[in-house]
Amino acid sequence: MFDLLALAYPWTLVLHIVSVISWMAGIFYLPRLFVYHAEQVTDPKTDEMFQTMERRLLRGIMNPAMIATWVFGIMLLLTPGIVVWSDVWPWTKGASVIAMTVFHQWLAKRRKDFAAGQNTRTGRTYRMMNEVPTLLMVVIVASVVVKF
Ligand code: HEM
Repeated sequence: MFDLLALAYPWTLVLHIVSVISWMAGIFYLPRLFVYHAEQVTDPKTDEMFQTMERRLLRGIMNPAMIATWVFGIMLLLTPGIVVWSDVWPWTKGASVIAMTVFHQWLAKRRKDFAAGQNTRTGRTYRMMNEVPTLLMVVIVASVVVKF
């Protein structure tokens, strides 16, 4: 199996990066939608439109992209010679990727709040939370590229 993973390595990396791009697109856009949703005047039609956009973004793009990122990422981890566990970067990357996944779950819970008409957070909170994935992405990309 490890021989097969070594053969497939460049394509696994391609699929990993494509999945990452799709996941990150959603993870940056959904909190922006929450900002506008939280600040909208109470018009039921607009509320319904935001709910549809948020549900489709999360279920149609972000959830499958996150799963694909994990699957191809784990395949890369299992590829011989790719990860040296005594280096620091696999651990900084791993911790940041787990934090990114927790952030994704937090967004999914907030989407449910909006769907139930029970959002309690302000647009400002969502604007601030939008910085979390940016910081995590910087640490992740630095980890895999610099390989400290
Ligand atoms: C979800 C769990 C993830 C796992 C298990 C994982 C694991 C890996 C592994 C083992 C590599 C191979 C490194 C190499 O080829 O030397 C890699 C490459 C890469 N990962 Fe991930 N990754 C994950 C998520 C992410 C996320 C969330 C991002 C970006 C925000 C990301 C960005 C990248 C990039 C840009 C590369 C290519 C680095 C290069 O080839 O120079 N990964 N990943």
